[in-house]
Amino acid sequence: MTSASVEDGDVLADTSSGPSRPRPIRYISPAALNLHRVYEQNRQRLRKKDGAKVPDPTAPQTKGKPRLLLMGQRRSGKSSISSVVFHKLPPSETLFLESTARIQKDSLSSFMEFQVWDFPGQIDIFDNPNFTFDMDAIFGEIGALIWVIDAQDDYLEAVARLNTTILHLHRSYPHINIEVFIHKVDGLSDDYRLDIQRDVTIRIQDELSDQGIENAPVNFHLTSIYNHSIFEAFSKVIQKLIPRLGQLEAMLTNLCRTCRFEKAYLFDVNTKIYIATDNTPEDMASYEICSDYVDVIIDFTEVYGSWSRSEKWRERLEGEPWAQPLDEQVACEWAESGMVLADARRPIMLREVDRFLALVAIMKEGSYEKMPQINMNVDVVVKGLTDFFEITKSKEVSAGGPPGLASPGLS
Ligand SMILES: Nc1nc2c(ncn2[C@@H]2O[C@H](COP(=O)(O)OP(=O)(O)OP(=O)(O)O)[C@@H](O)[C@H]2O)c(=O)[nH]1
Repeated sequence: MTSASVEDGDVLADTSSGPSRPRPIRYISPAALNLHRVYEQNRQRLRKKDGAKVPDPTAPQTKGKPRLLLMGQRRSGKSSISSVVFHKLPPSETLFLESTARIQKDSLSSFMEFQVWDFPGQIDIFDNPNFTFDMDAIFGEIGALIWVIDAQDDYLEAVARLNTTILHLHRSYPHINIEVFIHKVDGLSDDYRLDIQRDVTIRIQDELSDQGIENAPVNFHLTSIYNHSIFEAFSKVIQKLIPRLGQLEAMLTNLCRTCRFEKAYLFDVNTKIYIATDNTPEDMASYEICSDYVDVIIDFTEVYGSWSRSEKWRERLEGEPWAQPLDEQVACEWAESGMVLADARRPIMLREVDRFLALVAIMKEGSYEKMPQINMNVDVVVKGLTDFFEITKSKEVSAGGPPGLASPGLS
């Protein structure tokens, strides 16, 4: 490439001889260049360390998108989870869902593209005399296996089936993350929930260590569709699919430090899953309030954001100082909102990053006076987040091909 980079205000200029033709000028900030370098170094290091065993997170997955499998006993709540999280079905309406008869495949297009496969509870794919399943087609490109256990029912059979599944998978697909949702914990006391979690964990770990398997990648979550716990659990599952999550977290941690935020989340606005947060301890109450705030903004947008405007009105909105078509302004960097929590006087701010992602933060008391500085810092982080996703996007995505595993490309 015949180009050179220059410090700040840096331009990649054409230095070749010959008749000068106008060429597009690309501005690359030192921070973006640095991020690019770190990203490449990490990738090379991983490749050297684990050879062919570790999938290259940027490698295009030619066959499809990362997949979340929902498995478990009949009526354990798999379809309800998928409908509430990904289709915004009100939890009370899941009472009317019919039993799933065949594998339900859902393709979801969000900040990253992935699939959710809902398996019928009555089918045991490892012990089914009527069918033989193509295991590679099911588990080959899997992002995570989510095993749902009904905590309000007798769970011994569910745990036994889960053990058999882990043992089968461990042989051929040892890297699969197994996420156990101990589900329907609403209505159970806190102590009883923890007792169940302890009991299930011990039963699984004992069985696995009897079979000589130590440190299998199995994680446990207490969930219910009637509160935020199901979104919190899905957030943890999805975060494992994001390459260089640590860098996203570091950006949010720095933002919290410089702006004195209490907590910051990067939300996928459609699902209310948070894909990253800063490194302060987890706090369910903060997540709930930020997630409700995202809901309010979406409701507002649905009510006020889509009315038809007269030509004159549209021209005014598209004119100076924005000078942009209205459609492109929806996720523009000036779109922001703020709200003050009446009880603690702590403002919440929301800033759109792109049409799928929003940065939501809870500020400290008295932060309103410092809004100009805070806005400047937020601008920089939003720019950094946009660069992050642009750089970690797989080459195929940029070329219009299918996105690879853990390649959260934005469109
Ligand atoms: N109390 C409570 N009930 C739930 C919860 N999640 C799901 N349910 C109920 O559990 C019942 C079964 O839910 P489904 O989603 O149909 O279960 P499934 O696992 O898809 O069942 P199959 O399709 O037969 O495999 C429904 O009546 C839901 O309302 C929850 O978190 N708490």
